[in-house]
Amino acid sequence: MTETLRVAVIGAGRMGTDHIQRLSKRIHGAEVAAVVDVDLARAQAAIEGIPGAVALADAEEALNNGDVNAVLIATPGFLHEDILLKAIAKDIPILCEKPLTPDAESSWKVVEAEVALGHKRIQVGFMRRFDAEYAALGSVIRNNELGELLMLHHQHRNPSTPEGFTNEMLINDSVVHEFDAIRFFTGEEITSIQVRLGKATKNAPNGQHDPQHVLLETESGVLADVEIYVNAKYGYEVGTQASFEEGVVSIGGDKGPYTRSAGRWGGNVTPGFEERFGAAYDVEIQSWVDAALSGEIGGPTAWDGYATAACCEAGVEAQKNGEKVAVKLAAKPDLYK
Ligand SMILES: NC(=O)c1ccc[n+]([C@@H]2O[C@H](COP(=O)([O-])OP(=O)(O)OC[C@H]3O[C@@H](n4cnc5c(N)ncnc54)[C@H](O)[C@@H]3O)[C@@H](O)[C@H]2O)c1
Ligand SMILES: O[C@H]1[C@H](O)[C@@H](O)[C@H](O)[C@@H](O)[C@H]1O
Repeated sequence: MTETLRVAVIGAGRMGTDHIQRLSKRIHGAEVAAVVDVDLARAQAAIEGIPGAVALADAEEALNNGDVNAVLIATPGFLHEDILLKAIAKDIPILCEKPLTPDAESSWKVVEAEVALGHKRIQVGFMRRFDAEYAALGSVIRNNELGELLMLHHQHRNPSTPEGFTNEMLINDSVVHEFDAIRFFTGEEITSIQVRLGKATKNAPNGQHDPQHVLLETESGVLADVEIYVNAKYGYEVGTQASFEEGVVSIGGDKGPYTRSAGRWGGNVTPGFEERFGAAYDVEIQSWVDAALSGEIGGPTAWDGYATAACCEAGVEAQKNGEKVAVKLAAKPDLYK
């Protein structure tokens, strides 16, 4: 059995760099063996101070490196499919940042490749499942503590968007988290999606309509809505309010400390996802490493990646026509049942 995961991190941008720090400083049982970025200078900067790590410009070279026995993919979503298929062929543990891929067809190819391999190798980076508050709400739902879950209200607000963030990416890159969260909370597939475009902020870059209101239904008729607002300026906020037969549960509000001083009271707004979900990323990556070291894979699967990609596809269509669009899913392979 492998004693240490020697991880190749593909993509040394905002998220890849954060995961490299986590793998080399806080995660037990794993080391960074290689960092790959088309911008080699970025890869070189990212391995500084990490003994034994090499910087490369080509993902395939890292996968063929005998010192590498696992891969963490943190390139932009449209590049995931190619690296995933090559990593599956190597039969090594894979942590793929969300989205698995941006559309259902390419995600299905990844599912098919894993099914052909005969065992699971991919964990998708839906880190919210590892957040303490998400876990707590999930257990209220699963244990039926407040009766049946009836509705979910989500807010997903980012301070601003990086260059090149398209209108479709409000769905593919951001609401994809809520697609997974709603499936995680309800244990059901999402059946339909509608997107309403109302009054828009002047702060959105050209081509983006921001905010958007996404309305969803699940198999048993749970209704959910998402306010996606990615140029909200004031800070980062991800919240959910769940309505049950016997009560309401809210998660994701502002965290302390609450200070009163010099004639003022208040606290600080969370600036970004690193601060809001830092602990969840640590738990996510540690559980990937722990499972991989015992020859297993846990957490969100390639099926979850595919199902959320199918939601994204329906969501992007709904963005264009304003209609309620049905989510089309292939039959679930036995590997994921
Ligand atoms: N889970 C989360 O909360 C979260 C947060 C942010 C980003 N993400 C995801 O992480 C991924 C990366 O996002 P990011 O914000 O770090 O992007 P980024 O643009 O900051 O970084 C991407 C990096 O990949 C590199 N790259 C591009 N093509 C490459 C190739 N062919 N081979 C190797 N490297 C290549 C780029 O040079 C860049 O350094 C995306 O899938 C994104 O959706 C997830
Ligand atoms: O890639 C990021 C990341 O996934 C964040 O968690 C999310 O809040 C952003 O909207 C998205 O653009």
